[in-house]
Amino acid sequence: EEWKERGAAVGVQREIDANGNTITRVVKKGVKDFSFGRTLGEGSYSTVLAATDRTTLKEYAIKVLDKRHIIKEKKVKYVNIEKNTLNRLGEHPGVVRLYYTFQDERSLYFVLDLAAGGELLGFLKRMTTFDEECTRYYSAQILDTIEYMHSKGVMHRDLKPENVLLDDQMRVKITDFGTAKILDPPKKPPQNGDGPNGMSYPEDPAKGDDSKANSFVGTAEYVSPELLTDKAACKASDLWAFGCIVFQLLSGRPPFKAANEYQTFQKIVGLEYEFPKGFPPVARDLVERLLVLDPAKRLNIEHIKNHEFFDGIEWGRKLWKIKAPRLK
Ligand SMILES: Nc1ncnc2c1ncn2[C@@H]1O[C@H](COP(=O)(O)OP(=O)(O)OP(=O)(O)O)[C@@H](O)[C@H]1O
Ligand SMILES: O=C(O)[C@@H]1CCC(=O)N(CCc2ccc(Cl)cc2)[C@H]1c1ccccc1Cl
Repeated sequence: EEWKERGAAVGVQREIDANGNTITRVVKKGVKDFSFGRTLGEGSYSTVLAATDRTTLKEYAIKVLDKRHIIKEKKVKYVNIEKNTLNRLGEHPGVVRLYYTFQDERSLYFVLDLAAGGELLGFLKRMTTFDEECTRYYSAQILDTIEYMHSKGVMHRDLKPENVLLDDQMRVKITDFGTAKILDPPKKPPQNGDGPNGMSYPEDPAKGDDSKANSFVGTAEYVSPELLTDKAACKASDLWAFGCIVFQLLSGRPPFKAANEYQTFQKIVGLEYEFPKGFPPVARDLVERLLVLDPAKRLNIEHIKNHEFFDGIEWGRKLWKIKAPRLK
């Protein structure tokens, strides 16, 4: 009863402990536990507000989703995907962390890390282009985060500078997991035909890793050719998008951009893109090995980390301790 009168709602806090078990704590966080501040931004089905926990004074970003609008737009699935993906990803410095979820009659609430710096795209637009040092720093943190996501069986599927947020120390915080794909390799090697609704899993479980036919298509400029040709997104699709982002940070524009989506798709499947004059040769080599039509021939994460472009980068924890280079 107390919860009802406080207008609070049951919030669920999930932690992943040392041996990877999910501990679910029921906490009584609700709207009343926060004081809401400025609007950080608006999505198609959501408003994101800055908020402070009245007890701990910790600042958060709270994403508020209107239930009626979600139901009307048939987006309930995406809400669950975002919640499940964020819970699965738990804690990594490059992922916007989900602390609590709660609801009231009208809305759903996601209490998230506050990425006070806003979108990487905003900085890129103001700078026009990043120099190599800044590109190296931001793309290294993005790559480290992609590696973490993939290790947790998560494909982002819509990586782009708008979805790379920055915290108050200009460190990367990747967001927008509503369109991610959780790759659940089969638990036990099932016999053919005893998958859900009689589906049969691929023989080689490793193959089970890459989801087949998908309805979701990301943002035109960053969509991978395999998604366009045989509707199969795979982990390497995130690395295609990564290649597009590296190109865009250094040149100020995405490699594949045309007057409309259809023409953009044509350029992608035809690998029609050009480097601007003065594009740094080492970075060019990296991009050329990522923007490869055959996903199997694209550089994998280990090879990217060892590429000359990232000479000097110390991967792992240290990457998140270094000071962000001044944007120039
Ligand atoms: N954790 C956060 N910290 C700071 N700002 C955020 C955070 N999450 C989102 N924002 C900002 O709020 C805006 C809305 O984000 P939201 O994820 O709700 O919608 P969106 O994904 O941008 O839009 P759409 O739902 O149409 O894809 C974004 O422009 C983003 O810059
Ligand atoms: O999965 C959960 O954590 C709970 C389970 C109980 C519950 O009722 N919800 C809300 C389900 C829901 C999803 C979409 C709409 Cl439009 C309305 C209700 C879920 C929920 C609560 C708060 C925020 C998000 C979600 Cl999915």
